[in-house]
Amino acid sequence: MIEVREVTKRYGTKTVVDKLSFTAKPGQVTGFLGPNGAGKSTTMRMIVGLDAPTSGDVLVNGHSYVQSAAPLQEMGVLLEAKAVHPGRSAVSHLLAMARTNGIPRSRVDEVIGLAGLSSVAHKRVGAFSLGMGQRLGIAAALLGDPAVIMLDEPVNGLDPEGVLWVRNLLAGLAAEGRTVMLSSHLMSEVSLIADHLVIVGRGRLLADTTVAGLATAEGVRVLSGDPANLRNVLGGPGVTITSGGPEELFVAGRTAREIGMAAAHYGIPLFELTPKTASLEEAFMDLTRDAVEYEAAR
Ligand SMILES: Nc1ncnc2c1ncn2[C@@H]1O[C@H](COP(=O)(O)OP(=O)(O)OP(=O)(O)O)[C@@H](O)[C@H]1O
Repeated sequence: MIEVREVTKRYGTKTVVDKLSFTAKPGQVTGFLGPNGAGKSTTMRMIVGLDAPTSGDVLVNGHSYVQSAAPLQEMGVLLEAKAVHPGRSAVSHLLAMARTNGIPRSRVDEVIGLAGLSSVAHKRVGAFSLGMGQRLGIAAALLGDPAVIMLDEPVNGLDPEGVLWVRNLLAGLAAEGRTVMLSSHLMSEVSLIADHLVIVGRGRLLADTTVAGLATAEGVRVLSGDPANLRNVLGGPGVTITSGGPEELFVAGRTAREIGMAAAHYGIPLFELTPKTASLEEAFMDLTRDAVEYEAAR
């Protein structure tokens, strides 16, 4: 479990993270989402203990991560632009990490297999593509078989097959009861991977929701042979009906099923019944628009 409680981070007079609170729970994949500069990396650095909050608390499994006796076994971390010696092979890099953390050699071979790096395990890391580097970073995060995994932009640079691989891997880890958190600035990527969404802009919490919750239904487009009658039948508290054309109604506050049942009951002909939802991308853009404008104006 990762708990961020009322965390604020200031650099000089600039507030980069602003009273941010959220929890990444075991058994689910939490997507940490926000436009560039929203404060995601800063928050993750505070979770790891590389930066100290100006105020507030960050807890990993109920305590501060820097006090962890076995850090790799407690939380696996991939931070952006992680430095790996370019002359080393993937195996020697992971072996060095394993040796200094009391992790057996057999686990190195295991994570290399898990990350799909077996064929390049002895190649110089300096010759790795961005995607292979990301796979190595994820392998390193899994080395200690941790109950908590936190990855900053893990699908950055991966091709669609790589994105699918990350998705299946993280879903599997969450299904085992682990806490999985990943950041991204792309809704399209995160919505494929995460169940739980924490959305930030300008360091503030904008939404703590689920993918389904964000894709809220906006209404139902109805084409009918008798729109006036249908309007009377469907009206009621919490229902808004607007007319789009001679046969067209747009109904908010009733499901397509309710509209279909009511129309059948009163013998009103329907030609079309189309639920309209805002796309996740649109919902994300709406939520973060102010934050992005602020970034662009600086
Ligand atoms: N050490 C620092 N000193 C001053 N400002 C900093 C420092 N580190 C980060 N910032 C500023 O904090 C803001 C948030 O940066 P951060 O890297 O956390 O955002 P992010 O959401 O991870 O963005 P990205 O998706 O671009 O990585 C940015 O405006 C950045 O310039």
